[in-house]
Amino acid sequence: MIPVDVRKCGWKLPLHPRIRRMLGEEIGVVLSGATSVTAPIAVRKEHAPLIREDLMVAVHDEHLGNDVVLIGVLRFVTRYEPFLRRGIPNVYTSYPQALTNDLLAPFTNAYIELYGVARFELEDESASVIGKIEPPVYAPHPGSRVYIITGPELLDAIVGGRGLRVGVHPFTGWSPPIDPEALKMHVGVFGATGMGKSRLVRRLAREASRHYAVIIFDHSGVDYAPVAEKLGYPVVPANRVQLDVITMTEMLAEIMDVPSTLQDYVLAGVYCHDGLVKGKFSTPEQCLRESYMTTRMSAQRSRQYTWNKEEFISTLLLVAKRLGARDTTLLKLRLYAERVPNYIYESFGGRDVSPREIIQAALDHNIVVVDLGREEEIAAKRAIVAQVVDEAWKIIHETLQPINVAVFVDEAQHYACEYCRPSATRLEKIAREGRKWGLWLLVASQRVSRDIKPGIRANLGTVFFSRLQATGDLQELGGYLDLGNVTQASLAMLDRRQFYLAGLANPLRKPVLIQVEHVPDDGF
Ligand SMILES: Nc1ncnc2c1ncn2[C@@H]1O[C@H](COP(=O)(O)OP(=O)(O)OP(=O)(O)O)[C@@H](O)[C@H]1O
Repeated sequence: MIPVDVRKCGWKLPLHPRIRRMLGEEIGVVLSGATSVTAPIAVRKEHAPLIREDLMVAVHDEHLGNDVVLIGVLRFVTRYEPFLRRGIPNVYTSYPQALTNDLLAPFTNAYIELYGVARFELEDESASVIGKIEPPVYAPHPGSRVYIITGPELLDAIVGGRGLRVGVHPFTGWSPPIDPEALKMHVGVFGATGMGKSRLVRRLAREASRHYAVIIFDHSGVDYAPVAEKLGYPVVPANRVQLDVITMTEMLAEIMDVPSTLQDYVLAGVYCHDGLVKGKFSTPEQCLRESYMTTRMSAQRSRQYTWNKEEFISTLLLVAKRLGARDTTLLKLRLYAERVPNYIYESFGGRDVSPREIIQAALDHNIVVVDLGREEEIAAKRAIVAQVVDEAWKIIHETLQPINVAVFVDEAQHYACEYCRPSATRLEKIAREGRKWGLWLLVASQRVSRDIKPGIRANLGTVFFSRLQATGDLQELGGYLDLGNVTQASLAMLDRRQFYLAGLANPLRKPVLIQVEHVPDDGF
């Protein structure tokens, strides 16, 4: 132990050997101009070729003692040469053959983005090293030594070992433990096509399912449903999920392109026809008589009704006539209703899975996939997402208990965009209010601003991002996350499967580059 007064006297001690052993080579020194968030460094010549962005480093400032290092990440690696300077003519552009290595004096500078102060307990020589990380509050003195971190030991010692794992920092092998509690503050996964979002989402589903019931909405039915089926998780074909009357009406009204003045007739037609099909009413007349009162659930069926074009049109016209529609209005309604292909009407039948059953399946089996690829119409896909979310809220209101359910939406541009009604408003409600009820959201998409409505994206506590499709998106993310000086140039260097992990679930809080673990074609 170092007596405090010795430190105060200005004695400086070399780094404690137990910490030194956890570090790699000394690669350089801190230059003038460091602050508590960034420190310029000069890199030793022999290490310069290997220096690159996202390496993790430790800075030992002797003024802080021998049991403290500052942890950071290299950024803005820059090569210099005193003679070959931009804007100054030199003879070697015309005679490059004269340029030999003896004539050059290259050197490398970089910035360390400081992530925190690591403090260690070293008194008990027999115990393993443990430490803790605190916010970066010290600006390192010029001349402080910089060491590269090459293994996971030091980082494991300061952030502890518990948490979910999805990948490792490629240069240290450290797997940042993801705090499952922080996932409740919602998660975004963003990256250009082919970077590995879906695989990452699968791995996150597997990890999250240890703590939450996960409902995955599979937009195309290709990325999750076949794998889930193979592994024995329940997969619900979306064309078997019950739709409510409002959803069916909105779908039909949209495909018919019917004027708003006629939409009430369509609503009444759908309401009554659905009641006839389900046996709530025996005739359209009975439906109209009883629709404003409590319906008798098991009225005798006089005949078997089904969902098909002709039967629906006859109900629609009967109901509209009883409601006082004129002959020309009836003609219009028939023509609009005929615009809708028969398979749409047919798709309203045979739906036997309720949204509550989907949630129950997730609670029983940890993961359930809703195969939205089995639903033709985007309006129906969105409605199904909305209905399942509504049902989750209903359960919360009934029990007043946290539900611990995660809603995963890949291809979120179809469900979470500004105009994606009704799903986007329901997903936004989760993003705003779900946290305290253990109802949380994961959205994955290629773009941020265009694909995800502001009320959702601004509430994402944790974001995995890779190379981004739209240039403005990095700036957008920087509006609500500490991006630790990750730039477009940093993103351009990323390979498939490489993502930055930023936000609350990251124990360092600032972006850490991770290489996502291998996720097999047929696994989560
Ligand atoms: N973690 C991983 N493990 C194994 N293979 C991976 C991993 N990540 C990506 N791949 C490979 O990259 C391919 C593309 O990955 P994925 O489908 O996850 O990308 P994506 O970002 O979701 O693309 P898109 O936006 O087009 O759906 C996969 O088919 C797989 O071959």
